[in-house]
Amino acid sequence: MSLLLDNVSYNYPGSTHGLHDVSLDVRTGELVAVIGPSGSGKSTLLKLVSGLETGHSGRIALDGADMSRTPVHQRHIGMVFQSYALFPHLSVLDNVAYGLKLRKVAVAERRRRAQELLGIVGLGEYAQRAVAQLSGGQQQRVALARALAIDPRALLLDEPLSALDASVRGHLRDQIRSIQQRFNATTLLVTHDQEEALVMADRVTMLKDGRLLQIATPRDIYENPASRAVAEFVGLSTILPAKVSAPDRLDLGFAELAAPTGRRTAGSAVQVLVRPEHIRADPPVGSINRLAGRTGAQRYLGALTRYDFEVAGAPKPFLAESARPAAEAIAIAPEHLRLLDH
Ligand SMILES: Nc1ncnc2c1ncn2[C@@H]1O[C@H](COP(=O)(O)OP(=O)(O)OP(=O)(O)O)[C@@H](O)[C@H]1O
Repeated sequence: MSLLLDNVSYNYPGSTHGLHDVSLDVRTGELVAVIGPSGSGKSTLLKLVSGLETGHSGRIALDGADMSRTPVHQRHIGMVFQSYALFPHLSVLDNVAYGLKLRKVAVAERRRRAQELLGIVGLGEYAQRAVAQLSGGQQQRVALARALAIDPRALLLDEPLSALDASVRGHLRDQIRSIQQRFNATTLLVTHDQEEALVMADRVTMLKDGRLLQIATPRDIYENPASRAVAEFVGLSTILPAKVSAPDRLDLGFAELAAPTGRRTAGSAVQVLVRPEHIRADPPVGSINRLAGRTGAQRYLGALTRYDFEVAGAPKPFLAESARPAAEAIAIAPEHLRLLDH
């Protein structure tokens, strides 16, 4: 099942907040992660797709069929939320079978199906337990099994891991991803955790102020962000203002650097983006784009140290990462300087 949003706009009643002109095409079996700052419209997007919120303009279609007039329960969409929203008075098995009961599937069949899904999420032996006797990570797996039990046409995951602690989260995200692939489930995953988005998704899309800024593969959104807003939100970086001084030359005020300037003409104002891992510590004197300075604050991270490197005249320090901090200079290869026009 493919999921298509075509020019979808929605305003909450009496407000200008919501979604503005969002177009998005999720292919069959694809997992698209939706990221963005708080209030950017991520949950609104899921609510519109699920039918929990209605009254948008534009088209929301599943496999080509417009969903606008289809009520929630007829959309056949599986949902998993941050707060597991399980029924505490029902057993694990009955929770998973719940959607099938609503759809009038016979008792024996729904038990068989629920048991099968519990096996898939690794909870086959917990079928008769009360939900309250499970850990957070286990409850979230029950919620996933419940969403999958109805054989959904699309899966909507709204911050499914954010209530869990870090160790459980890492494991569960691998598990959710592999189950999603096994079911070839067309999936939207809302997360505020950009690492989770990069690790789990086929493509990542970023929203800001209700608008979609970019959709790209994890590698592409990290390496080629379309705008400063995306660059700042995805990964760590240093972003500095500069002017193109000549073809493939940039003037940062405090230094001249070689960088691919493309078709930009001399005098064009740009922002230059540098990722911490692309900053080389203590390059030989005479290296291209070498900047002398001194190391400021350091954060030891085990395999790496993340540190500020201060260059005289620069409006802010460079954020760098390497096995050992630079003693007296850094260098950035021209191909690792990304130019942003807005
Ligand atoms: N029921 C509502 N009535 C009016 N405005 C709302 C309503 N729900 C959300 N909004 C507003 O719509 C915008 C988008 O909200 P939404 O919940 O989609 O953001 P979000 O990206 O999911 O944020 P968060 O990461 O904090 O959950 C926000 O400005 C929010 O204040």
